[in-house]
Amino acid sequence: MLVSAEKGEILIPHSPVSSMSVPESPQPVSLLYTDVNVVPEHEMNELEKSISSLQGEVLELKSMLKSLDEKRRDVLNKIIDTKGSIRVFCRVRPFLLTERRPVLEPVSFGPDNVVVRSAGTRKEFEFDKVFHQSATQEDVFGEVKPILRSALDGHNVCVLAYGQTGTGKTFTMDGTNEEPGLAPRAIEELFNEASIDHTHSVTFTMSMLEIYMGNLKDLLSARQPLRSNDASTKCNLNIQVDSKGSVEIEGLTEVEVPDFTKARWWYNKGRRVRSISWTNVNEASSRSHCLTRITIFRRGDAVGSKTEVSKLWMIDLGGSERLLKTGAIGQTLDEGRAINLSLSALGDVIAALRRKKGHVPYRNSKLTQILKDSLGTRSKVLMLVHISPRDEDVGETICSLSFTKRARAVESNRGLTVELRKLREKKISELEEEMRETQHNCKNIKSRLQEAECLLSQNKKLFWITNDKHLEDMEKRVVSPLDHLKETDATPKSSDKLVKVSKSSGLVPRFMTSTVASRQRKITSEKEINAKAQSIGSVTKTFTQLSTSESRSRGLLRRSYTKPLQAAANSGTPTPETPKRDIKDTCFPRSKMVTSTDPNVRAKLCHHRRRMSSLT
Ligand SMILES: Nc1ncnc2c1ncn2[C@@H]1O[C@H](COP(=O)(O)OP(=O)(O)OP(=O)(O)O)[C@@H](O)[C@H]1O
Repeated sequence: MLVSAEKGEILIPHSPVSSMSVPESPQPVSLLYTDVNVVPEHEMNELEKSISSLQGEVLELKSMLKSLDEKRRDVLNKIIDTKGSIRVFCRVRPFLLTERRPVLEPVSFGPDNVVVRSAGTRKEFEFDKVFHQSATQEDVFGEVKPILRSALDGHNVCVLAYGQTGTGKTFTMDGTNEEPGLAPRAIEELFNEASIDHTHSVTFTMSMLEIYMGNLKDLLSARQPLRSNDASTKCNLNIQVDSKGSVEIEGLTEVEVPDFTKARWWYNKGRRVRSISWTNVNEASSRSHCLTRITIFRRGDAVGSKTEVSKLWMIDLGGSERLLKTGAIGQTLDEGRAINLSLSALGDVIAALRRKKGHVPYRNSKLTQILKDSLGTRSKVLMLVHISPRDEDVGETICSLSFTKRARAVESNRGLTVELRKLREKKISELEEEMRETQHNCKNIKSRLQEAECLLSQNKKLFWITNDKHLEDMEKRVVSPLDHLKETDATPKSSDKLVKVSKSSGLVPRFMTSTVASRQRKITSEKEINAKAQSIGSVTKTFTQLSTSESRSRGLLRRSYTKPLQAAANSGTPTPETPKRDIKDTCFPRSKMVTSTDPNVRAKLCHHRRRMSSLT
């Protein structure tokens, strides 16, 4: 867009400014070039006009994107509701190396059903989806992804791993380093989605807790007790419900997570604390429910937009053993009872919600009290029931499958006639088609928006370079840009802060927390600042030379501006001479004022600039 002639002159492109019709895919722009030192007044006016027309275009595209995003939200919500806002998947664990594989396997399965044969009986269970033994972590995550989009759209979402001990609940939720599970993948996906959201600013916080024998334990607390069953750690968290029905856990640590790396770090910390507490309490398996909560704060970019808050719960439930079978006594028996009581309370709540019964018995356990606002009508629930393929576990397998059958009873296909089932499937496929179309349109508008924003910023920079008035403004405004550098460096890493959400604790207001987009802007601006800091020295030199001779300074000024501009224009990328800098970095009167501490030099520069302007 900007090219310098061989002589080293600043040139202005006469770019054809598009009206409201931005082409669907980026088009090469044909350009004419002009020496800015002789830019006629009418061309400057055209540049101004083009800037204001592009500003209008950007606004219009943003508003189109907003309405398309609302449509996408609406369609996704309809799809999820038609499929069922409580969905139940089943995952069958593969045989472990140490396990004997029976000749006649008791469990067989199709894409959406499981058949269990035991003592001459045959029982069939239907699911929204069955993951076979060969299913990968990626396969499971693929089915969970749409519900995460729902969480970003403002719905509370709950993903629960249920099943007998040793069937793979922790494997599905946490996974391993080589095969990460649902939780780390979901967190990463949230950050990815947030970074490409052009109409909203999104921030996340994280909390983790454990429910052991009816007591809540904060897994991210800075002070962890040596022994998990210390009296001080028991029930120190209170469950509160506000007037809008939103549940909060008073005293629970909530950490701000600015990026995926930090979120993963906190998640691993919580998991470590949980495993230490298991070892202290029970050598064998998880005797507690582990809950991870990601709170999503989403605010529209328009002035006066409200912040929407939603929660994503990812829960690894305690093993659902039959106590008589395990022959448990003492503490193990108590732990088993506590787990079974809360699981049965969870089953009652889900069943009541599915039957759309007036009274939902949330108060019967700590687990259901905590999840009260995330298991309700506006929420989306995904339960993953895990089963073992072994002969010895058939009884437990039937118990687990029967538990989830209650949850599926109402919305499952089985209760529908063939005709209704076909209608439902037709509606889902129509909605999915509408969704694809909306997503395609969103993508097109996003690329048009990017293109218009890029052109706008280039035109603004050009106007800025060629308009002497702006240089005068800068002179008044800039005191010490180094202050800006210091400020950026001194900003504490928000991720290192611990934020307590308990009503009694000191709160950092939400509007003060950085968003994913603002953090990305910050990283870009830090890079720019570094590049600018490097260029300060050379610019000072240039301007000291400028003060010595007017004719010589004109050449210097042209060269200092036009070289990188020319390269950027030719390649569309930063030049080798100006690594990490884009076109806007070449316009740095701020920096040049920094180093001219000598008032004489400053006076000369101002004087020189006035004389320059009188030449144009
Ligand atoms: N899909 C799978 N693929 C490979 N290995 C698996 C799978 N599911 C579970 N496993 C393995 O089975 C073992 C038990 O799994 P895991 O600890 O996740 O069970 P769990 O249900 O969480 O048990 P607990 O209730 O005791 O915590 C682990 O060694 C795990 O690696």
